[in-house]
Amino acid sequence: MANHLPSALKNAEELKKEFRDKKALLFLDFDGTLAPIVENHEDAAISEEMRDLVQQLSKVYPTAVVSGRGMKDVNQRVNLPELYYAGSHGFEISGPGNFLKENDEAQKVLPIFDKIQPILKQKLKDINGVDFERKKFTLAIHYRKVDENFTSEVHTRVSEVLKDYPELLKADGKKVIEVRPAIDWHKGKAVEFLKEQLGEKDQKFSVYIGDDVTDEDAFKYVDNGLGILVGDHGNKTYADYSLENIDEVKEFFQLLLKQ
Ligand SMILES: O=P(O)(O)OC[C@H]1O[C@H](O[C@H]2O[C@H](CO)[C@@H](O)[C@H](O)[C@H]2O)[C@H](O)[C@@H](O)[C@@H]1O
Repeated sequence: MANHLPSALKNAEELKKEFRDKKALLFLDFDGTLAPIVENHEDAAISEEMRDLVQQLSKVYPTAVVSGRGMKDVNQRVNLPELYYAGSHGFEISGPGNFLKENDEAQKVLPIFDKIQPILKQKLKDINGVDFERKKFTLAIHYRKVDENFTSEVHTRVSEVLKDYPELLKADGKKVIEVRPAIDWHKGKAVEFLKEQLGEKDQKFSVYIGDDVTDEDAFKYVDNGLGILVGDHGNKTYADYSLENIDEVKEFFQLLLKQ
C-alpha cells in the first residue's frame, strides 16, 4: 500500500457519505489515474468503462480533469465535452460553453519554448529513445524508452541547457522531464481556480485523485478537501488516502456511484 496511507477502497462508505454531505468537487488526473501508463505517450487511452464511470460521477459531483498533457489532447482522449479540463499542468483551462483561460504570464514564455526545443533535440540526439512532446505551455522530454544507464545523462544535459533560460524550470514526472515556465502556477493553483467555475459559493470541498509527483502540488496546496494517491511515486506524499492502481480507481468509482 502506497506510503502506508489508509485505503480509499476500504473507507469508501465513509468517504461517500462525506463527499455527498459536503457536495464534493472532483478533480481527476489522467495518465496513471484514468488511463494506464504505457510505453508510448501517444498510445495512452481511457477505457470505455472508465469513461462511463467518470461521466456518471460528473452528474453527481462537478468534475474536472487536471493533466500534464496539453489541454486539447487530454480533452480529446477523455471525450466528455461537459467536463472542465486543465492541461499543461494547469496553465491552460477549458470548460463547457467555450470557457477558456490561459495563464497570461506563461504566454510570454512561449517563444522561449520554440527556441529551446531544437537546442534540446540537438543536445540529446545521440541518446536512443528520447521522445519530445510539446504541449502549449510545457515541453515533455520522455525517457521511458532510454537505456537506464543513460537516464541520468538525459537529466544532466537538459539541466545544462536550462541554465541559460531562467524563464523555464525543470520538473520531474514518471520517466519524463517536464520543462515548464518558471511561474508560480501548478495543478494546485489550477484546482483552486477551477473551484470557482465548478461549484456554487458554498461548494469548496475538493477531492483530488492522482498518481504522480506533479499531483503533489494539488494534494499539498488545496485547502478544504482530500487527496487520494494512486500507486506509489516513491516520494513523500501529502495525500490522505491511497488506491493501489487503476483497477482500484474503477472499483472506488463504482462504490461511490452505488445507491
Ligand atoms: O498529469 P497527467 O495526466 O498524469 O500527465 C502526466 C504526463 O503523462 C504522460 O506521460 C506519462 O504517461 C505516458 C503514457 O502512459 C508514459 O509513456 C510516460 O512515461 C509518462 O510520463 C504525458 O505524455 C505527459 O505529457 C504528461 O505530462
